Amino acid sequence: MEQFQKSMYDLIVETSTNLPKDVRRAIKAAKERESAGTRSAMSLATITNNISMADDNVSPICQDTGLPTFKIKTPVGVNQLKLKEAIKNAIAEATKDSKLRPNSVDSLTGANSGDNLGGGTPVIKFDQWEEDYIDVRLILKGGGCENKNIQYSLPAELDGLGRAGRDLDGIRKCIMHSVYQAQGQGCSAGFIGVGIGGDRSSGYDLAKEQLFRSVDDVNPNEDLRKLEEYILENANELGIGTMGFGGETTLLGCKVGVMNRIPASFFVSVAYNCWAYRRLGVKVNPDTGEINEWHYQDGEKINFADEAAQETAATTEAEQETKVVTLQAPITEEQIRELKVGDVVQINGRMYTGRDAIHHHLMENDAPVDLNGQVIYHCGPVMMKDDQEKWHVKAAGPTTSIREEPYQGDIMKKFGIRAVIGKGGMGPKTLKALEEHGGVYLNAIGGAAQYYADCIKEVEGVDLMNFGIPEAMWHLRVEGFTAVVTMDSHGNSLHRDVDKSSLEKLSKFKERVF
Ligand SMILES: O=C(O)C[C@H](O)C(=O)O
Ligand code: SF4
Repeated sequence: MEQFQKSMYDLIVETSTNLPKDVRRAIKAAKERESAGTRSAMSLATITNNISMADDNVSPICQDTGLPTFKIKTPVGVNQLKLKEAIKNAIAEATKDSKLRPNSVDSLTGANSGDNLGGGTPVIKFDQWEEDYIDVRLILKGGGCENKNIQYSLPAELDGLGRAGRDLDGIRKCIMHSVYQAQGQGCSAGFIGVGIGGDRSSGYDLAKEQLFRSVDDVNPNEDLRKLEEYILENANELGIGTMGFGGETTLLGCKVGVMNRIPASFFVSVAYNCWAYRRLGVKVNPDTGEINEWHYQDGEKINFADEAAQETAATTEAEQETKVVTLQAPITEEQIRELKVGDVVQINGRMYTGRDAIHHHLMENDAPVDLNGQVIYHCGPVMMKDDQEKWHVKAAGPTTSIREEPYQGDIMKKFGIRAVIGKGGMGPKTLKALEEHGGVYLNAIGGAAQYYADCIKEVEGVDLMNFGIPEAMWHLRVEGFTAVVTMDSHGNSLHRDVDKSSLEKLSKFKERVF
């Protein structure tokens, strides 16, 4: 069991830090489709740079290392209880080594278990089979994309597409809609797994099962093959693009599975996965516990580091045309009102992290520090403490900001905060507050956790650690932290505009196809 535990540790570390070859190829293809110098192309360059930084640092590609989900097939006679124990030990060890963020939270008290173990976490599902080896597949699916999963019950009335009936064409409409409704919030460009049929839970299971298929496989069911191809081609016409910035590539993969249903129910379940599609698998020798073979690792491995130099030149050229503004807190209202959607901001100096627990807390309580003129970063980092008790950031990309929509505007006004950084944008309430108060929303590239960790030069303090590592208020000193203004103090929102234009484009897919 000792060797099996070590194999599981290796599988976890590889999955968290090293994107599989099939996913890399899909991202490279997307990059080739974007025209150089656009916001989407620049974001993709940050993403691929981040992928190669994660390779070099053997550190998490994204700070949200998700809900570890294992799917295991064992030959008859293998003790599954022992495998489960070994996996749990490997998870705790990988968390201690900062390869996973402590992500298991008590749903009632909010307490973080600290080691990724707890009721229902990790997810481990077993099956038996006639083969003579153990097959272990692992997916680390983060929260932002998980929140964009959607389940349709047919018939349904869909925005932009009208009636979706109980047939292949109704299914087509649901899938097109699922891509539209995710916008950039699940860190597009994404991959979707679709489950047709089943009940509410088995339908989602089937959808997630599709995410274990290889990106470049071909569906053996002719109807589903056509549907997958149709979706991949046409979803990219929606113009949502990388991170919802607009652009050519919104979807990188679509896999559809089908199962029977009962007469009254007709579910179409969609599991959305961000570009940071961390799933791997291994074949393990049941006698020795050693890894014999890795899945998803056929063919060429794209090493994005080789392309970085070329891109730097293109990016620099494009940046010369973009207004780049340097900010250092405390920021004045006047400075903020000068910023417009599309400007690029580089932040130096102090920023504070604050996400769900902090925003909830600040509604009723005083802030532990003076936030007047300050910058709040929606981020739950991966942290490591050294022997001298000093904290270091191991991964620190933005989290989905829309969850703070009920609080953000009030909190900015209450404490005098001038800028918030996150991803995916915010809604009308925040936009109104930015206008009234003089604030700005800055969009960072979701999942680029190594890239941003590199901009963080020091952890200068921490408050509210009782909320756990991802939810605490970290005081960070940054240099050259780059983000784009996507909502300004003049009532402009790139997110609102992309939502509107993509809905118009969605309605072009109203007519029957299948
Ligand atoms: O929890 C996080 O750090 C990010 C999350 O995966 C998100 O996409 O919002
Ligand atoms: S931040 Fe983005 S890339 Fe990371 S897990 Fe969430 S959705 Fe995925």
